[in-house]
Amino acid sequence: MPGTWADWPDTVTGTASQTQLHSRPTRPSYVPPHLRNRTAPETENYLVPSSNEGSNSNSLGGFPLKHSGSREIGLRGGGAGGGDRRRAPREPPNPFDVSDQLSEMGVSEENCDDGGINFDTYEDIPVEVSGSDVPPAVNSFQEIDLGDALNQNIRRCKYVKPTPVQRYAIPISIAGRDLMACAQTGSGKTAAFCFPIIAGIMKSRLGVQWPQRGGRIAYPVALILSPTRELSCQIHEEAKKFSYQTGVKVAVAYGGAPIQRQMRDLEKGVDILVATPGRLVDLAERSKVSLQMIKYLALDEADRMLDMGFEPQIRKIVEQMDMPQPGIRQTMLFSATFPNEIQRLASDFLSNYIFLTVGRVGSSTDLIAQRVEFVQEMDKRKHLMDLLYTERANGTNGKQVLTLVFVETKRGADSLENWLCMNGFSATAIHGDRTQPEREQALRSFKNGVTPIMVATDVASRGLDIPHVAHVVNFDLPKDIDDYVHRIGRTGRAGKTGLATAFFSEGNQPLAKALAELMQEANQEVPSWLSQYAERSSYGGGRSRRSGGSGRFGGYDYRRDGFSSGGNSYYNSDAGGGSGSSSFTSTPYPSFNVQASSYGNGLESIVASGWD
Ligand SMILES: Nc1ncnc2c1ncn2[C@@H]1O[C@H](COP(=O)(O)OP(=O)(O)OP(=O)(O)O)[C@@H](O)[C@H]1O
Repeated sequence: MPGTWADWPDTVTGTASQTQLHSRPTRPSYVPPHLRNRTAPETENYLVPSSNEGSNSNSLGGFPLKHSGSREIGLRGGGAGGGDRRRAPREPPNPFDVSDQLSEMGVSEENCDDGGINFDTYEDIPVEVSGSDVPPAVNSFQEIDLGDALNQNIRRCKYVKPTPVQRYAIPISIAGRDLMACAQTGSGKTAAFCFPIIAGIMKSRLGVQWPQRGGRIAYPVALILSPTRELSCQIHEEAKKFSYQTGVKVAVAYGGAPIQRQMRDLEKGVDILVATPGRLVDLAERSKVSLQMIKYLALDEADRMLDMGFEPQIRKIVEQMDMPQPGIRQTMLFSATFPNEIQRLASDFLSNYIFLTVGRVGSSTDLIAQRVEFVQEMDKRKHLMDLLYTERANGTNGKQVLTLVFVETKRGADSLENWLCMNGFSATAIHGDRTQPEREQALRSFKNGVTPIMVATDVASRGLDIPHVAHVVNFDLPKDIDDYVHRIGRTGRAGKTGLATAFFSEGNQPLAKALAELMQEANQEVPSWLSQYAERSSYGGGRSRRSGGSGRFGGYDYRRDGFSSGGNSYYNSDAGGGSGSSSFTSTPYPSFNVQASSYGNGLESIVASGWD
């Protein structure tokens, strides 16, 4: 794989850059549009509170912060939590306890505040649901029977109303249906799969049955798989918050961290296991975990999980271990992107599923302003520096806004981080060659603003919910347009605005068409030079991957293309999906374009991609 200019040794450009440090660039500095004419209060929205801000606060939105001392409702026999028989079970820490804990979890008053999510941006969101007997959507959490304890936690999180994906996905999942859900980045998919799982466990009182046959084996009833360690940790923290005082126990297992500790956690009993695939296989092979009680399976970033890299492991976990079959367990797949061939693969794991697309189109929301600039490889560092200087100059008190810089290679990430630091910028880096403690430290210092610039490979492109990321820079563009979607989705989350800047160079020609189309669909200004590249580009750079070459974008139920025959017995039968319907034949697929009337474009208009 050819290196990029992120890979260049620091010394190559070091001299020039150090000069720049003292004499500012002579050409007019680029001012990102979202920073132009900003007033101070608006700019502040992009700044991270200083690390100790809020740490003295002793309440969160009126909720008592000290642990109430109330006992957890045990799901299993043998006392609260049903855990370790050797010692009295300890109360789980209150995840709503102290502010620094909250900030560790990426929860701040701001992002818990209903003011933190602008529901107006969701008003005209187009929604499409296909499948048989689709349960109706809800408008409020109160309309769904989620149980008192979970409702209380939802209130503690200050989720006043469900996001669009939650409005549709939660009733579908509560009804026991399998689901493939495609919704834009930062739109609340985590809660959309966590709430039904927690509510379902609470209702059925399906607890861990351990130890069995003399072994200390954990028998989770729900398994949530995600592609990266950091994302698994994040989902674990979210799930813990949501299940506080519900009696539902959540554990996490991921690589790079001591396995012994994770095994001890599992031995204490677990209802919901959040895991990365590799570590889960390891634990299962050590007979520390059995999947035979799994009732709920959720794949977050499902298209990534079924992509070439992960598919064998996922098949092993889902098909070759002791997990119940589709139709017996309930399976939920979530992502912002679902290419057709991945949908085909995914349908192996599903039974009588509903396909849901929640996306925004047109000019109703421009949460992420996308900019593409033509930058020669050799000029990228200088260009980045110009952007960063400008941000700093425009930030309140000269503060740097949180900026996430994506590069192609791990070496490139290290090299660019060093170069930035040498040039006076507080930067850190995260990539797969760093140790887990290093990765966690990088993420922490980025989140709390100590190093407001983080250079990252795609390890940080999916799922991470880092409040206040104002700017995503694609220093190196990815090869696949879906990766671009996820990367820029690290900003502009939960109704907030953000900026994404891409450095396009000659080598990115194959991506030009997909990028131009995507920007156009999102009502972004497409530079004329990019349109020209796009015209010349014969390969769609991922667009064809998404759409089967038909020009459709984003979430589209591939079953309507008649792919349902052959190789997938599910489509010829009801496969025990529980609804009694046998609608999955070669007949046109039932579909409900629920809310897209204002767009009038039907399928062509559906965007579920994190910006518009
Ligand atoms: N109903 C709600 N009200 C207010 N905030 C919400 C609600 N649901 C989720 N959020 C917040 O929105 C943010 C984004 O949610 P989440 O991380 O689940 O997005 P996502 O759709 O999974 O994104 P990605 O595609 O990047 O993984 C989180 O900070 C979460 O706390």
